Amino acid sequence: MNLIGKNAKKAALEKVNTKVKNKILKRYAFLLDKEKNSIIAENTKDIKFALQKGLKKNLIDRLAINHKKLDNIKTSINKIIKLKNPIDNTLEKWSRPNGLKIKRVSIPIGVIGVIYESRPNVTSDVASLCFKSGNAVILKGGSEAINTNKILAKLFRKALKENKVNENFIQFVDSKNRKMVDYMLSRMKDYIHVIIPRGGKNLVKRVQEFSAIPIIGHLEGLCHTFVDKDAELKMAIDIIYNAKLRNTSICGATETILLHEKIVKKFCNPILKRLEESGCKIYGDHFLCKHYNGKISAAKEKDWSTEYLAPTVSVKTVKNHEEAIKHINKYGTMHTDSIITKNKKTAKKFLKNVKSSIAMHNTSTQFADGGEFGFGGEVGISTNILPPRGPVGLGQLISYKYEIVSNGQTRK
Ligand SMILES: NC(=O)C1=CN([C@@H]2O[C@H](COP(=O)(O)OP(=O)(O)OC[C@H]3O[C@@H](n4cnc5c(N)ncnc54)[C@H](OP(=O)(O)O)[C@@H]3O)[C@@H](O)[C@H]2O)C=CC1
Ligand SMILES: N[C@@H](CCC(=O)OP(=O)(O)O)C(=O)O
Repeated sequence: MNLIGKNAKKAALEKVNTKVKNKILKRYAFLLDKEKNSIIAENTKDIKFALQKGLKKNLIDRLAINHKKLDNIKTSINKIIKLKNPIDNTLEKWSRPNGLKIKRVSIPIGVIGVIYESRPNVTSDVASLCFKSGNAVILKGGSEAINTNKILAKLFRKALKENKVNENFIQFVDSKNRKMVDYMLSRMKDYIHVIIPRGGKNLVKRVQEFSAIPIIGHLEGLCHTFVDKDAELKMAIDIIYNAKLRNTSICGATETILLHEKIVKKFCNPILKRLEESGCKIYGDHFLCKHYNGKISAAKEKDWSTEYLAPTVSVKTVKNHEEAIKHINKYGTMHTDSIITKNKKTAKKFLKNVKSSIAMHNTSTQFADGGEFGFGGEVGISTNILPPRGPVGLGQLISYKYEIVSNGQTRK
């Protein structure tokens, strides 16, 4: 691990111009295509092992690589190629009355360590984004995806080597041992400038206990959709269906629906029926249990803080939008929360007062995604209070410095 750290630190000092970076990314996309059968063969090994281990279907889907997913990976790389270089840009500039000329200029962060779940496209997305933003990356993917991740990282390194650029811009921790994570967090602060943990409660706890390195948390998504008294019913039905069931295993899926008490009687049946008919299990408070005439179980306190990542939803009645905001700020994870209402004033209050990294009006929480934001791809969704927040793409993987030019000015 120390050697990986030293190698990454050395690579991060090297400057690669944008043209060469794009050439390498293009070559990487080419190699992914050329080696698609080998990638799929490695992925088959991972899937076989995951099936033996009894991994759930949605997690197997997340792990699986096929031709379509490889095409999506290449599309994402091509989008990243087209994005503007985020480094060495003047972010702000001004002059002081004493003649000092001050510029704020974007720079790479340095070495980024990313710990993430068993979704192989994260390996290629994160590697491409970190490299284009001038950072070296140490990748620690989920253990179930180890063979797929290994080949995806190896091909990136090949593209770097062929172009005579330090291969250690991209390094992969080839181990399933969780002690490697502890070591990264607690012993590698001399090499790693920031850790991005992308995962659930287990990882959060570990990171909070162990990390000696600053973190950009990409942690669990306990997302809410609040249906206000001034919502339009048809819009509410469609948005909630999408927010809950489009893809239930992603961090941007809605886990709790909040309903304004004035519309519960009229809205709860059409909204929840659509979910129930599509196989969604519903937990509701006593008010909903009374008014919903479909299948519903009584929600317990723990349901308000459960990220189901499955076709299951908790539903709560709230007195007004203030109570909805309070609930979200208590149980949410500063990921993504949405309000459905025609009332612009209420919407504005919601957008300003929820602590969420992404606050939404009249749309689905499933839009929490770097690609959907136009970032080409994403490392994930930052749930940090400090920036970057929300989708982390090229423009967020940077730091900055001030460059000051003077003509011999001294301070009085
Ligand atoms: N905000 C965001 O951008 C995203 C958040 N997520 C969140 O991730 C979760 C789902 O992913 P899931 O597979 O459960 O993620 P996990 O948290 O189980 O795993 C993610 C990574 O962390 C490692 N890890 C987990 N626990 C520990 C530990 N105690 N010690 C050392 N390493 C550990 C895993 O290693 P190992 O392989 O050994 O398990 C894996 O590499 C959900 O909560 C979801 O919301 C998912 C994607 C994006
Ligand atoms: N932001 C991405 C998904 C990120 C995510 O949650 O991934 P995962 O937990 O691995 O299914 C999207 O909306 O497609």
